[in-house]
Amino acid sequence: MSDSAMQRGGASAPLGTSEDLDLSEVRDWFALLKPRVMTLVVFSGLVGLLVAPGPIHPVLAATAILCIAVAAGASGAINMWYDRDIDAVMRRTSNRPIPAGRIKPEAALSFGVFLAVASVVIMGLATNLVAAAVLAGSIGFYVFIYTMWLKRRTPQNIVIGGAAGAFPPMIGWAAVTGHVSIEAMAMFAIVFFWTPPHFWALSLYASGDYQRAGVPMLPVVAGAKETRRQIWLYSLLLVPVTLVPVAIGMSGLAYGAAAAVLGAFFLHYMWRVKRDVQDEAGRSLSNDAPARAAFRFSIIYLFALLTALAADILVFPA
Ligand code: HEM
Ligand SMILES: CC(C)=CCC/C(C)=C/CC/C(C)=C/COP(=O)(O)OP(=O)(O)O
Repeated sequence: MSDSAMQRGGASAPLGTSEDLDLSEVRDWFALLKPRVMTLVVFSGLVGLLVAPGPIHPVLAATAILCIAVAAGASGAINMWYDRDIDAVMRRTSNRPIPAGRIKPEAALSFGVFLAVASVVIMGLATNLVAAAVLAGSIGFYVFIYTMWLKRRTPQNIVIGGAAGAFPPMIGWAAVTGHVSIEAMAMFAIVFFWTPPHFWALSLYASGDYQRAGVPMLPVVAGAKETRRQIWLYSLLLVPVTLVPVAIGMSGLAYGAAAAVLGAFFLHYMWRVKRDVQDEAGRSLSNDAPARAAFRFSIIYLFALLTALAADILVFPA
């Protein structure tokens, strides 16, 4: 029996078939890629690719999307290797394959580095050097700038490091066009301003975890009240930024209307976070119900907004 199977099953557990063991090992390697977060990353890359002007062979398009997925997963694996100490003390992450002892740290690192290099090389061969360079840059941003440099040092980690997750639509765009234009930057800006409300909503109700792990997330360092204020400020910035595609003639009024309606909902959810019943220290008296709802909505919001953008551009081409 492998180490990992021993960890899971223990000596008294009934022996499974070898396929059972293999499957759970595969599941652990897959978990290193942070697949749930990857869904929206891949979707945003797909939207960037779909709205870009110009032809791309469907096989090359699929390869480019796969490279974005693999790169995001690879940087997630390297992040889990580096953060294994803090992941072990946070409730949300303590059962991840490395802190739970099911995958050795060095194996996870090699896996991540191999996939990262492969994704950039294949992106370069399948599309162009610009797309490959931005892909490499986003891996570097997530691994070096966010994970290794900022995450444990400053509550601005999310604002600056969050840029890593804003690159995929730009990469999709560059895969088709071979360059980075204002339209690509508009999509980057949307995800960039969306990230702080997305993450800080979660950090409000996960702040105990971050405190235990000594990670200086905003609620830990500046308190819940200040976090709510910053969530609201970034939300106010986000909504006009989502209208930039209309202002620059990238998309039409159908998208503009959808962005306005979705923006109104986004502000509604974030306003409820700001107005949550709190004690003097700003701690929620409602078990952070508004923050939980706002975090969930943030994900639906970005999926819907990007869908509206792609639909508008594809249905009503310029
Ligand atoms: C610095 C930036 C970001 C941070 C720190 C962050 C952090 C987090 C955390 C801690 C979770 C909870 C995951 C879990 O329960 O294990 C989460 C969920 C999620 N994030 Fe982010 N995020 C960031 C940016 C992004 C970006 C750019 C995207 C995509 C465009 C994204 C998409 C998602 C999705 C789809 C989920 C839900 C996953 C699920 O269903 O559990 N995040 N994020
Ligand atoms: C193409 C490419 C390379 C894309 C970048 C991938 C990506 C989704 C970046 C966003 C950053 C992110 C999910 C941080 C999670 O924070 P954390 O790592 O602190 O979360 P954790 O506490 O769950 O580990």
